[in-house]
Amino acid sequence: MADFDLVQFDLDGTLIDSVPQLAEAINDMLASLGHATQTVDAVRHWVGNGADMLVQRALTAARGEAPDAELHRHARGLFDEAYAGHADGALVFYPGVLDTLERLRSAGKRLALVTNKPYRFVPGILAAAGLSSHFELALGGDSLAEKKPSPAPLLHVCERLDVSPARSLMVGDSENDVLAAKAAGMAVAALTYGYNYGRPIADSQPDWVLDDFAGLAALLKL
Ligand SMILES: O=C(O)COP(=O)(O)O
Ligand SMILES: [Mg+2]
Repeated sequence: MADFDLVQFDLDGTLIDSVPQLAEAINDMLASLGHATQTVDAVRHWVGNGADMLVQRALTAARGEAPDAELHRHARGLFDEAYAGHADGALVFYPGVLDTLERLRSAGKRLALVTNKPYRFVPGILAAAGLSSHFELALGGDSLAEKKPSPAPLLHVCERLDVSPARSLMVGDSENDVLAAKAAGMAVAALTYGYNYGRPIADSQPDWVLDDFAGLAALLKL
């Protein structure tokens, strides 16, 4: 079992179950456009590629066809406005997340966050979650030119924190996390409880498949 100095975490579907808030914002957006609202389960399968793609998938489902660029831009503005009001409401952590993050910190592991969520929402969510000081660096899906599944954000974190990819572990819930980690030359542990378009994350062949977050402690020999 490898040893790691740095652990990079995904946010949605890995640390917090953010789909209820995302679904509220999507449904606010759809309602203001006069469209029928969508179920939380439907929204769960659309999360993973950032807000632009989430809005695109929701509009396409609600309208039966893809939106043009202008409608998409307008809808994205409505979504952002709505999500700003919902993002840090009633956050639900997955079991074991807070304890395990504390154990990692006490053991001297360095922690970072790489989400595809737009960065403007990240500091508020981390503050509401009490996690603001846990991560040395947090990147959103629009922090760099490329988001996961590109390895760019993961490599950027390694470079900024001066830790090699070989000494870094990625922890996520989606094939985007697994693909980004593999392309970055990093090992990856994937949680089965998150969002992966409704498909088993094991299909993406992460190095480890974990059913619960506390399993990370054993993996990291804590
Ligand atoms: O915003 C998304 O689509 C997914 O966010 P995540 O990268 O934290 O899972
Ligand atoms: Mg995720």
